[in-house]
Amino acid sequence: MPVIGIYNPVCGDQTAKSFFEEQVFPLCERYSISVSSILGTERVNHVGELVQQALEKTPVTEVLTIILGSGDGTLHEMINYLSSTELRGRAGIPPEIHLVIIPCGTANALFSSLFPADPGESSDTSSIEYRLQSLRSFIKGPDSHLVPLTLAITTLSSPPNTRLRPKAIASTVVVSTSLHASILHDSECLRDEMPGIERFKVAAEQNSTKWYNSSAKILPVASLGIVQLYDPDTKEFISHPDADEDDPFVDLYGPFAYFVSTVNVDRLEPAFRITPLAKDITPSEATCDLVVVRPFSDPTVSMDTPEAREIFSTKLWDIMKAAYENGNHINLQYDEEGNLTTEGEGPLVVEYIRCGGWEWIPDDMDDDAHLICLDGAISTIEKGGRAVCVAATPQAKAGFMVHG
Ligand SMILES: Nc1ncnc2c1ncn2[C@@H]1O[C@H](COP(=O)(O)OP(=O)(O)OP(=O)(O)O)[C@@H](O)[C@H]1O
Repeated sequence: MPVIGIYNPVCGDQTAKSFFEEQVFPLCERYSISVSSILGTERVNHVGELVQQALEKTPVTEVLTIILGSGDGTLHEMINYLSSTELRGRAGIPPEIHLVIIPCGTANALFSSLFPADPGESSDTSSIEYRLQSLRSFIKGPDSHLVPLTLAITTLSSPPNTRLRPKAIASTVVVSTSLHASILHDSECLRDEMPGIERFKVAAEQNSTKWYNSSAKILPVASLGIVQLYDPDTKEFISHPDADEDDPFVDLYGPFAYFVSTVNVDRLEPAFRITPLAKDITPSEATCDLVVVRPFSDPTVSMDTPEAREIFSTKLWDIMKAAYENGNHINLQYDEEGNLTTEGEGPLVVEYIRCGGWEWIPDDMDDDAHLICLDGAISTIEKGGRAVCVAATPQAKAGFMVHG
């Protein structure tokens, strides 16, 4: 079974190369794992070219294992490059790729979800042993502890009259709009100044009073035929009260403050547990876990005014803080005065939805609502266009499996 190593030398704090030289390859040598090539990415999209070359040399019956030193963005690029590339010599047979992840990026959402640091202890996510866990799992059993990756396929459509072909993009971590997309959009400009996750906090402050005008249609979980909503009272998913068997779709109307959908992960940073139920109530099939905050759910908000946005921004900040407290934001409710509480029977602060996918139709007049984040990369939905995101079940003996 061929094994190759690829690292992105510029991701995160730019130490992937030295970490591979000093830790990853010596460990491989110690366990007699033969790594046929070790390559650094030289430019955007290069990772896809490198994997393509390796796959074209791999017999169709064999699995290619890649030791990947990067953040989530490099994996995203690899998957999308391969899905739009025809591989020579495989007669259309899709490859099976096993990934050993060495977290070298900024947020490392996929790795930190697979290997959550214990919140009770002061575990150091930068320690050598923490970062070698996926490799250790591979060394222990090359065919065990393999986690198949669900893909979220997002189709960006232009307005119907343009007759342009829609663009499909696969994600393995997050697809978002609203505040999260604005944060990722603005934080990219801060990358040189702030290589760590602090740049996300600065960008969040810059965008904290924005609301996003759009509507969304939520698609049912395929096997159940319903959309699910988390009920903090019973701590279980229930059938969404706004849908039934005759009309299983749920319409959500804006304005929105927050709209984040994940697959494979329960966190977007080691401590930011935005979709905790992905781990606590594990889905049995490919689904999206969607976290939505809409200001008009707050009983004290009835109009979109600068004052209302200012007051609500403080609450949104508290909601985000609760996500850092082991994902406790999903238990928040409003009391009659619009305060956040975990008691009583007030309206939900966070709508935590499990679904087969969703459609986002931004209001033409709201430029910010047109931003969409796909595993950290930002795209813009065209005016008059929309985005549709659907969770896809991985095929057996094809696709991507991670050593978790
Ligand atoms: N040699 C290179 N020079 C410039 N950019 C590169 C090079 N190699 C890869 N890249 C780009 O680096 C970008 C950042 O990589 P990645 O997303 O993996 O790290 P990150 O953003 O630091 O981490 P995370 O996604 O976990 O927050 C990718 O979009 C990739 O295209």
